[in-house]
Amino acid sequence: MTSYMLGVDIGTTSTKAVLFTKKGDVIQQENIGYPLYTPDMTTAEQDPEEIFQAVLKAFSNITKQHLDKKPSFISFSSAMHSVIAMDENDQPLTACITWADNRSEAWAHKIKDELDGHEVYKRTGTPIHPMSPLSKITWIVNDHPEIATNVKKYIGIKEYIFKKFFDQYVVDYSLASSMGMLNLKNLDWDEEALRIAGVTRDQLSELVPTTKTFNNCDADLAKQIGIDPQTPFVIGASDGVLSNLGVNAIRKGEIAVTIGTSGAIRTIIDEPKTDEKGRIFCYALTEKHWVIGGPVNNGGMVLRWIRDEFASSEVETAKRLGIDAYEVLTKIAERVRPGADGLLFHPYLAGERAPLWNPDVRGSFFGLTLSHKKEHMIRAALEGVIYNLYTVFLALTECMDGPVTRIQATGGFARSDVWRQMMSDIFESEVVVPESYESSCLGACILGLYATGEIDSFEVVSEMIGNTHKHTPKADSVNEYRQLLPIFINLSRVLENEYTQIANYQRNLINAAK
Ligand SMILES: Nc1ncnc2c1ncn2[C@@H]1O[C@H](COP(=O)(O)OP(=O)(O)OP(=O)(O)O)[C@@H](O)[C@H]1O
Ligand SMILES: O=C(O)[C@H](O)[C@@H](O)[C@H](O)[C@H](O)CO
Repeated sequence: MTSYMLGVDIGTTSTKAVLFTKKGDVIQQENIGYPLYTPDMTTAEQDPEEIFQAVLKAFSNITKQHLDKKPSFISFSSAMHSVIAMDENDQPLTACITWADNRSEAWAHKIKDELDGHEVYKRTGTPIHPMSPLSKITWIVNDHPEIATNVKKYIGIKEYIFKKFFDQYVVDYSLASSMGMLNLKNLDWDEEALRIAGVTRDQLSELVPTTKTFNNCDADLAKQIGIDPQTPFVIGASDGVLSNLGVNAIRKGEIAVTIGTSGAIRTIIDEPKTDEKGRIFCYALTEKHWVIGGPVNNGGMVLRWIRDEFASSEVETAKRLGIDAYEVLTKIAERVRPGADGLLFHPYLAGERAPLWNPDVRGSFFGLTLSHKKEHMIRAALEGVIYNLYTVFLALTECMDGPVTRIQATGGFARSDVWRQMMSDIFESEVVVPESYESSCLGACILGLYATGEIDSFEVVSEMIGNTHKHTPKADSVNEYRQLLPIFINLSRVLENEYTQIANYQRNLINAAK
């Protein structure tokens, strides 16, 4: 048996692959990006073929450099909630409709208000929202019969990749549990949810445990990516739940906060659980491990937006210095005191899931004066992302049985010292961040070790995550944030009607342009 393992995470902006030793040391990592197509405010799609090619490239970039380090298994993580409609000839009829796509909003409302959506949520664990495949499939079936009548299967992006490698449509319990149609108690499709969506069970993939292993992959693909076709592929789970595993937030009371493009706060429990107020998701990691939490749309994408729309001179500076533009931007933010001298930013550039669950909320600066400069705006934006996550944290703790014992953070934001410190100051808690950012790939590999019988509990993760950064709250900053947070929270309550009005105005503009 070899002592290497390969973890793959099919993310929203890129596919990451990491070759690890069985002790968790990173041998090589690859990151292959692809576009997210957002032609208008409500559409967010990807080309499944572009993603498939990125997966192949990530594999082969690693294998060709490490011919002597054959992985003993490959294990998969992937973004949740994607939908691709496939035809009789197994060709896509739609793009890959991602979690960020809001076109099924009207159907999500209808399911919630008229079709007993809250009961469906309580059985399936996925909040009723346009992100959910339940809403998306309902929308396709009802509003796009020209597509729906030709659909053989509705699948997600990991199912698309597995179909290529193994010529089977299979979905793991974890990704299935984020589709809004899986009954969490019996791990089978929920008949009522299928009825609402207007699909039959044979239009969905075969359900399998997250530990299910496949051998004998397509020989041509194996050759192309430089692996033995007998290499076991562990189907794995979703990016969110694996991130908790990979960041070592696996025990009662331990919370993982992820800020990548989007963000989430989650904790692992041992039985499915939902929330009377419908704010918290519950997804499967294995049949014995469940993850509850809240997802936010507006994570690192806020800083990316600042970089792309307002920071051309900083981008130039970064190029000259040979560093990442995000580093320049976060350094600039450090020139300003915590609290950005009273400037607040509502980060709702992409509507919001938790805590507001309202696709109509919009971003804004509040408190602007002539004395505020660009650096204040950058700092306020970074703080706004964390304030928002903190409010989700408050909702999650209400649903937990005991106290929070530890906060582990992960995702691209964790590259920034100042952003990590903000989290500790706003959450008023110690925040621990592993040096390795690809926690979903590590999580996939740990699940792979469990699936192949090499370990019988997840505890090994604590020895694998390597060095960590620790941040403790600074009293001065805490004092500022305590004063500003209530204003941040109240603002979104006060603006509720105006959010709807401005969103309607924007929608009318799009409709008029069609
Ligand atoms: N050096 C840095 N300093 C601060 N923030 C950074 C830095 N590098 C990246 N980021 C932030 O991390 C984000 C990307 O994070 P990550 O690579 O985890 O996203 P992702 O994996 O593509 O997201 P998803 O899992 O949702 O697909 C960027 O949008 C940016 O906001
Ligand atoms: O736990 C999580 O991370 C969230 O629930 C997900 O909705 C992600 O935001 C989405 O999968 C994008 O990767």
